[in-house]
Amino acid sequence: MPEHIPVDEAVAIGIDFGTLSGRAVVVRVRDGEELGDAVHEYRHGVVDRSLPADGRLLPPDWALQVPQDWRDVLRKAVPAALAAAGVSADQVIALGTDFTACTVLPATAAGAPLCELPQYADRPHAYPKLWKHHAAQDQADRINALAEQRGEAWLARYGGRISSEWQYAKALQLLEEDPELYAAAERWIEAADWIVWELTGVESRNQCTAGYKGIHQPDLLPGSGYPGRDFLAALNPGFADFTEKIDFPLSPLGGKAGGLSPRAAAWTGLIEGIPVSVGNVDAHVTNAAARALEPGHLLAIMGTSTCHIMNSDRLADVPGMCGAVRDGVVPGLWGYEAGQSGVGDIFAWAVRTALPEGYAREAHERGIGAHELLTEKAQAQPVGAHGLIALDWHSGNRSTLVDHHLSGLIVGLTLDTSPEDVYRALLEATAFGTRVIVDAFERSGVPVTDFTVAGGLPKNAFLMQIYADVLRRPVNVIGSEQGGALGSAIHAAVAAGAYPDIHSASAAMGRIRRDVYLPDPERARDYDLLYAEYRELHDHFGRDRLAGGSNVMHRLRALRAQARTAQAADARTANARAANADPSTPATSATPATTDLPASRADLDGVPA
Ligand SMILES: Nc1ncnc2c1ncn2[C@@H]1O[C@H](COP(=O)(O)OP(=O)(O)O)[C@@H](O)[C@H]1O
Ligand SMILES: O=C(CO)[C@H](O)[C@H](O)COP(=O)(O)O
Repeated sequence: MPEHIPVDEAVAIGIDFGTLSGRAVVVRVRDGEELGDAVHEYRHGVVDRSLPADGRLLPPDWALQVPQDWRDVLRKAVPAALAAAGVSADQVIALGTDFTACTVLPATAAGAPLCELPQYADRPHAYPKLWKHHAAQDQADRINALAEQRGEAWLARYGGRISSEWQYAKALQLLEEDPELYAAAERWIEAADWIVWELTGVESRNQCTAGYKGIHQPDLLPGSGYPGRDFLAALNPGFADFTEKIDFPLSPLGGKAGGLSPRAAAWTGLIEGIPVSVGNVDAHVTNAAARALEPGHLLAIMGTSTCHIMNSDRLADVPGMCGAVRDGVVPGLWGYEAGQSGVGDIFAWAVRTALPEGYAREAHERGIGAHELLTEKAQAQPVGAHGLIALDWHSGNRSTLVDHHLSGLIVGLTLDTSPEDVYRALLEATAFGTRVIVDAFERSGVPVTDFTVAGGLPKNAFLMQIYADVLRRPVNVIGSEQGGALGSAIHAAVAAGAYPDIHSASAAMGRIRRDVYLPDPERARDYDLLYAEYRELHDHFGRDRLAGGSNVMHRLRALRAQARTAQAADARTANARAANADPSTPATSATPATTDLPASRADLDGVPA
């Protein structure tokens, strides 16, 4: 830590790059006090309908982002946070970042995103693929099938299935749908590492994304630590050298990646050369902020999605986990990750699609949000009174089924069912989904001793009480509304040498409120009954396809892909006809992309209903 800054005045900045916005927080290094913050909403948000460059439609399940939106966070949110905190740039001892993951992009060896090269701006595959890009499920299925067939030891570290959200599935999709761009991509890099490259001018790779999203398991995979050339070639001969695009020395979490470059100093208003910590993931970095680093302390970071992150001194193969990675959260422990791809997203879907006009008016008149109104109405009823069970798979299932071709379900609808009934059933479904994950840990010999929540959803007290009742456990709450950014500031403080390690920095700067919600025995008993019903539906639609269950969700998705592909082809033909008839007619923005995906026949054929 620089000696010229009095210890009480030293601050670190943490920047949390989320799904829709980036948030910078100025944090006092001595005690973690948050002095000021600012948010910058991404101009393009999630690009999931049409490409910004030319308006071409994207196929279903795509989710892209625009790197300039991330740079704008540095340019706008950092100076605004400094101003809000009332501190000057020379008090800032270090900067740390965290990012959604696996959010990954093709880049040149100099770090230029391919989508920023004019010749590739109209190619969907040139853009960063956001974590919730779910269009590489076919590739993920093939990776899993091959790994299983070859008895690859690393597969069990990922719960027996890697997700279509991860680096390999997304890269294989790039190769197979746009081979020219794949060849042009000298780097396949997580946004978590790319932003650090932008900040420092130094290329680095962090151990967290490499392990969880990049299948880096050095004790199982000799050499680079990544799956070997023969495995990659068996997936697709053109994929044999994929490792060259990702293999780079890994840096430990809490380490210094480099000093702030002159260019980034000009963007942010900070002083050139201050330490920038190694990249990290929004979920994993939050454990430090919540003082949830000790073995068995599970942190659920609940927002658009939920990530469950827990350290353990034990290594076990937990079915359906996202990954177990040595040093993946803090050096010296095994870090486990599990998750639910849709949580807040599902509640948002309910508000978007099932809020009657009268409810919207009431919320408006009372000056409250739709979530608050639906929550208030939903909490008036006893457990089970809505007669519903929902499955929380609107965005697929990341753990424990690891299948993004699954979809949501609500059973028990009647003509009496109200919007708040549906909303409550969805809240409960996400709690049941978390219970499946906690049960999987415990059954595999990885005890869960503490359960803490962070993220944007703990503000919903009723939701938190449902979690306490369904899990039959006390729920602790992080003492910060910006856990990711606080966690990043904690890592920055370590990188600057203000603390010897992440544990001591977390103890001094992190915050937790213990036992905020306690389970109610009666409600917990009633929820056990609903959970049993949830498990039955879960296994029927998600697990037991080959043992009497139903594959209907896969078949519906395949039919949807076929229908949309046909619709896109019709639109192309109509557009071409119009252009031939009148050569001055411009191509409309409804002209579909060249990336229309073929429907997967495998999803339609040969699987019992
Ligand atoms: N009171 C509420 N109750 C339940 N869900 C909410 C409430 N307010 C917002 N949400 C949901 O929370 C999500 C945003 O969570 P947040 O943690 O702020 O964002 P992110 O995960 O992108 O960082 C949205 O999907 C929104 O639908
Ligand atoms: O999988 C992740 C981390 O491993 C994603 O970053 C996460 O699910 C997205 O986070 P959020 O819901 O907060 O936007």
